[in-house]
Amino acid sequence: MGFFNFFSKEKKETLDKGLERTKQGVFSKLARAIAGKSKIDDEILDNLEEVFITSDVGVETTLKIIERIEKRVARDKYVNSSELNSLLCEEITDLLAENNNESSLPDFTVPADHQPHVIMVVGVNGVGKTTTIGKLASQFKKAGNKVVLGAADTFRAAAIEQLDVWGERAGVPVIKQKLGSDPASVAYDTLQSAKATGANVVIIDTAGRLHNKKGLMDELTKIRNVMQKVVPDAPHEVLLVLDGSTGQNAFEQARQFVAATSVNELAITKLDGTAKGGVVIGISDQFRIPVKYIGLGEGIDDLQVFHKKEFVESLFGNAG
Ligand SMILES: Nc1nc2c(ncn2[C@@H]2O[C@H](COP(=O)(O)OP(=O)(O)OP(=O)(O)O)[C@@H](O)[C@H]2O)c(=O)[nH]1
Repeated sequence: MGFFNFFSKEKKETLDKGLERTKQGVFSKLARAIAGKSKIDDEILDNLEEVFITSDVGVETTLKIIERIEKRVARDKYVNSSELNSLLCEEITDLLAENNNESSLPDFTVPADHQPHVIMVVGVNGVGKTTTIGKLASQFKKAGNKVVLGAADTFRAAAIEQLDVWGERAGVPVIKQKLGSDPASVAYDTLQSAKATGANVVIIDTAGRLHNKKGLMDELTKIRNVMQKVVPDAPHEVLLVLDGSTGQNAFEQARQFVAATSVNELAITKLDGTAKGGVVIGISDQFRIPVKYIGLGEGIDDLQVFHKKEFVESLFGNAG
């Protein structure tokens, strides 16, 4: 955790509450798998493997975790369950650290030389994209930034309306055009508006149609190219939003978007309503893309910057 990213008691409570179902539903299996065991043997390793695979961590990542444990602890060595729990905590945190270098900037701040800092948000409909943009807008604003949103999902009227509602809620302007207009043109207008008004954070919503990969790729490429006419190094972040409650489906969506555009960070939403929170570990590891945000509820403050250590500790009941 960066020096400035003090993890407050409130944030910890939101995290613990949001991850409760994952913890109860699935990670409690872990407690059962290791309860009463006193050494690392084949049986316990098989049990652990099953627990992680059924927790939506994914097969490949599960095997990596098991391998790490095997390397750390000599076979048949005496280990009590709390030691094993701490070991898992450490190894999973280390695994996440391979892809999640946390920023040294305080949460919801952006580099001062990005004028403005541009975040392009991608993801299929229904995953919580608009909600995530609204939450981001609110928290960036609260952190002292001047924010503007761009409604470049011009394909559906509801998308523009919803973004408007969230813009109002967050108290930030939304740049939009009429339904069916060119998304790249909306993105261009949004960046121009940010420059004219001195906004330093721009968040662009995009359409999430996956039925046609080439169409999606072309649209996102066009938006990028047009934005670069206003801000040459835009977008600074391409944030893919995934619905954590869809488990393995989220892996598939990530695969498709990564093939269509250069995604450089992930937001995993709806972790509060699901026992499938293990996807955060698996997706981060499989795609080697950092998880930047996690969604823990429908409220405007229920989005957190992902801090790996706190996340793992919350899942394993502070055993680290
Ligand atoms: N429980 C919970 N619900 C969430 C979270 N994020 C989003 N939602 C809900 O998920 C639903 C879909 O969210 P939207 O933001 O409308 O999804 P979208 O991807 O923008 O979808 P479209 O607007 O249809 O493109 C809404 O009912 C949100 O309240 C979360 O972290 N937790």
